[in-house]
Amino acid sequence: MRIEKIVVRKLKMDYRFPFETSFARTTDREFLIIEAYSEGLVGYGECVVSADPYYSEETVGTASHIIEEFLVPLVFSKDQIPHPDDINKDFSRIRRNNMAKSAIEGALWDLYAKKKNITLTEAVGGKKSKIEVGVSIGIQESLEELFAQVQDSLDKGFNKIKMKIKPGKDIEMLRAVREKFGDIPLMADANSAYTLDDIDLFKEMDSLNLMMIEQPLAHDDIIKHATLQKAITTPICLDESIHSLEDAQNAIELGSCKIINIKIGRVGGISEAIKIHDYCKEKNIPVWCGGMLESGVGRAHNIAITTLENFTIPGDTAPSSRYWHKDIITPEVVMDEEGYIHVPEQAGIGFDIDQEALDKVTVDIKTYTNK
Ligand SMILES: O=C(O)CCC(=O)c1ccccc1C(=O)O
Ligand SMILES: [Mg+2]
Repeated sequence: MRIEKIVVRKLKMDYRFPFETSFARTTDREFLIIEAYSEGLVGYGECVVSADPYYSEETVGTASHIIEEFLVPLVFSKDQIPHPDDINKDFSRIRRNNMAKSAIEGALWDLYAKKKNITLTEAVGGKKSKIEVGVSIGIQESLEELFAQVQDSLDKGFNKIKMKIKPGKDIEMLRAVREKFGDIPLMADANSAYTLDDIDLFKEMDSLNLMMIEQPLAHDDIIKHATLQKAITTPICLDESIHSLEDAQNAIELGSCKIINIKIGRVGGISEAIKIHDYCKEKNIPVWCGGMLESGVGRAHNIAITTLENFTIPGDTAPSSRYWHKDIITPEVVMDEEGYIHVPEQAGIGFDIDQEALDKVTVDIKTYTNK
């Protein structure tokens, strides 16, 4: 395919509820939506950055810069892009900036699937017709609010409950939830809020029978996670530390984790996500799809990769209504009472863009034309 035009939209959308992690509390999200045009078709990608560099070093500003100055010119320099994997190779010359790369690559994956008139699920080689869904619950002010959130999530049918934790709001809250709700599929996500000095706390958590603990130590560490994993029985799942297949290989070789959270944006796109999935499958390391509080566009990409067979643990791919008053796709992503999302059957990402809803939340548009 030859890309004729790329449109970069900056969006601002309010969450239905504030979302608190160990690194920030957010009430809205600024991010980018990419449109890639070729022969009358449009492919959509989402750049899962935030306004601030707290989860990763990338922001709306850095991603816009990298896209405008480097990625768009690179895409336009290609007369033909036979497959999205090819652009992944071309982008590898540019170091890091994975969320920026992934946004463009994702739009090309959608376009590629639409050109072949197949679903994105088929394009990535996925087989499932429905995927199991979990929920990520932010840090709550009180136990009562936390209990209410957990109860509501169980009532809705979510198949995994992930609780965000931070120092001072961790073991007691986890224990209280375990005692009140019994044997539910429960895990914790620390977003790098701890160090090896907290090793006794994690040993104590072993008694809670958590499915896993996500990213307990530094965002750029895999060595100390190996030390911690040797000292505890609860599986460690890495999120922030994994940016590539090579990171996944190193972490698994070192014994730094027993599970990996794959986020398309964090690893630089769907092509890299598939490579990590395949390697983990070979090594018997289960994976699941993480979330970045995406709009429907990013959510649709997440649904597609979750259909790959080694995504055996429910992902953070909750339905649109968990996050938004009104999503930018139609229909919105919905979940059934058993906590499954049914994989769409329409070509590409499988959802239409709700143009009116998209325009309403667009705060800036830049158009690049391939001359
Ligand atoms: O519901 C979601 O999209 C997942 C929410 C979540 O846990 C998260 C949201 C923003 C940044 C990092 C994380 C994380 O997985 O660590
Ligand atoms: Mg996480």
